[in-house]
Amino acid sequence: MYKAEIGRIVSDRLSHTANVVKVPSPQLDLFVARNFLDESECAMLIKMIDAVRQPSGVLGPNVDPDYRTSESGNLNPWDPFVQKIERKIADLMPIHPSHGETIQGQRYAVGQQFKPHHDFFYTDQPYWPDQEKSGGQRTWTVMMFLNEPEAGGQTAFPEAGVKITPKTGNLLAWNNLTAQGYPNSYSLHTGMPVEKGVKYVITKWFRERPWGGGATGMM
Ligand SMILES: O=C(O)CCC(=O)C(=O)O
Ligand SMILES: [Fe+2]
Repeated sequence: MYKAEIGRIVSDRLSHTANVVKVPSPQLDLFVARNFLDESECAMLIKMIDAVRQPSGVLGPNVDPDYRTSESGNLNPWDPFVQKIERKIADLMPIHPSHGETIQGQRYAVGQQFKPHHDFFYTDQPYWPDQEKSGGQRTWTVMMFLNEPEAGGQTAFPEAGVKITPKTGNLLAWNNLTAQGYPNSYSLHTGMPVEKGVKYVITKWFRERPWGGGATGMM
């Protein structure tokens, strides 16, 4: 019930928020909030990512060494600047902040990518019982572009037929679930390889229930 409701509540709110546009796609609820972060916030976040980044992890077995080649790291949730960013996200998203995982930063150098994946959890995987206990399914994802690579690095939703070019300060928000609250296969997305320059983003994943602080920073 909640998973369907939260989809509606967030979509309604974002549809009526200034500077937020819905990306036309019949099968996916995807929004762009323009200039959500300002230049100095982006610059500060990039510095913070550089201080914590390590080769990215994935949740569950993945045999493809090229699957997620970026570097990533969690931002310190006790840092006052990170808390300010958290409050901005909380003002935009009508989901209680307790449902949000720790903000994760990611950096992609030339050739690095995050191959097509879903952010929702596969409930037939060995990791699921732990995730179920620590907040359950992922609902919405918010992702912010902190800079603009000179080429490549788009966030694409191949099933939904949408490709978004990184724009400094823009936020993407999408529902990983259907209107009925089930995993939405159309939410499949990929961080395309950076071809020139470097790409920095931060991501926050929301859970159906308060997040229990279990496995974080993993996909
Ligand atoms: O970097 C991107 O464009 C995609 C990142 C992503 O899929 C995620 O953080 O879940
Ligand atoms: Fe993702």
